[in-house]
Amino acid sequence: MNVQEFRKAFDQKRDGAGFDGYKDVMDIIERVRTEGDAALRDYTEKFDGRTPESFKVPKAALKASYDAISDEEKAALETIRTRIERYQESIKYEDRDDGEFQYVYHPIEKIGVYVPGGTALYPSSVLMTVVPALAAGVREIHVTTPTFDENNITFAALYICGVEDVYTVGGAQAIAALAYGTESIPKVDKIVGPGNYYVALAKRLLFGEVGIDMIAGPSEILIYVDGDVHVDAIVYDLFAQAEHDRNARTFLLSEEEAVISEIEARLEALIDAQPRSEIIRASIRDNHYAVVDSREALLDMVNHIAPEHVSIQHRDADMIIRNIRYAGAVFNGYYSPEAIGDYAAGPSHVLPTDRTGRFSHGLNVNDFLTSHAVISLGKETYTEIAGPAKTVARREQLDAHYQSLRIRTE
Ligand SMILES: NC(=O)c1ccc[n+]([C@@H]2O[C@H](COP(=O)([O-])OP(=O)(O)OC[C@H]3O[C@@H](n4cnc5c(N)ncnc54)[C@H](O)[C@@H]3O)[C@@H](O)[C@H]2O)c1
Ligand SMILES: N[C@H](CO)Cc1c[nH]c[nH+]1
Ligand SMILES: [Zn+2]
Repeated sequence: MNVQEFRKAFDQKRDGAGFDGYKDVMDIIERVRTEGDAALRDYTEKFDGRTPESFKVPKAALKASYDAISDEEKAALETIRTRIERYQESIKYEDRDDGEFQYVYHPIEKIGVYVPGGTALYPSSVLMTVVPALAAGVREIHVTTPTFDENNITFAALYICGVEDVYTVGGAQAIAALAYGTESIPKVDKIVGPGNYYVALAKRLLFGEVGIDMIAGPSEILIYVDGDVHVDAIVYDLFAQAEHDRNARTFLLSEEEAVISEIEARLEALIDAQPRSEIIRASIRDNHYAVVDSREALLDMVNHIAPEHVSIQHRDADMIIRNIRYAGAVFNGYYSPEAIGDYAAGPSHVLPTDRTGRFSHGLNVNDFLTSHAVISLGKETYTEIAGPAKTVARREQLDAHYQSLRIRTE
């Protein structure tokens, strides 16, 4: 298809599906708000097939999970943690003070982190959320994650990060629990972290009741290729997103028809051999778009979708990247596949999806800080700017404002 055909198909499908599931998720939120742990118990039984005695994971279980992973796994988690930490420290905002204006930052007091775990384990999401929170100086971190195994590498990653408040609840009910508080789970100030369609919907609905980082999930990738790419590498880059979720979206773009046909044929040839082929096939069937058009049209398309990940594997990568305005993260070239960003590059893999990259950005240390200005003007500056302020106050017909300004100029 070309970009025009894509826009018709994609926009219609996406806009039409906007409210699917809202009613179910609103019911979940309302029951958790009014019934607390009892509702969590029901939903955990219904959606995760577990009947937990208690939601809180004992500290000893976190340690046991850590003890159970191999030395190689321990070293991998530690190395990645250090790399993420360095990156986040390097972009952290700092207090500023020029006498008249101070800008001060404080870590948010209570953070709730959602770590996905419905169909796969995500220790990487622990590192990509908790490490930036720690870099910001957050002291109270509460993590919820659905789990199918009491002994797992997600718990090990939490142990490495020193998180002690972990609850085995998933989905919309976990987000509602963190937003309102239940007998087992405390109410937090802000919730961060990725998740599936239900998690994303709950975050949309609860924004304002609680701080929300962004809509992060289901996953997406847009890959822009030229005719010289390594075809199998591109196929695996597409599968790597599709295997997350049947609702994951993949976009394959080129100015050259032949390479798209070649990649699509290889994709068909390899798909059934994938361990998660059922999820991949559903995702490719319903949410995969292969588009051939001019560069100008393709660049418009990238900025229209503002995809979670954009991977440029093209001889003119620099020019293309200069023209990308909206994306969760951009991956440049063969040795920067999206999967390296999932685990080890440094920036968080928690990124905006579903076109929200038009107005939000990838999770980072600054999302765990609040800031405020302190205004300390002296007579000289005050006198200089009070005139225009009085003029506008008068025009707004807010007389007390005007008088408050006037009295200090006499
Ligand atoms: N954008 C990002 O930054 C990012 C990063 C990592 C993962 N992800 C996404 O996270 C998601 C992980 O998904 P997952 O499903 O494996 O785990 P998950 O933890 O996000 O969701 C599992 C929960 O979904 C709920 N659920 C399942 N079916 C339901 C139904 N019919 N009605 C109501 N609730 C239901 C259950 O409560 C279950 O606990 C994927 O979509 C993946 O793409 C996104
Ligand atoms: N690609 C996911 C974000 O869309 C992040 C992830 C974690 N583990 C593997 N992948
Ligand atoms: Zn991934």
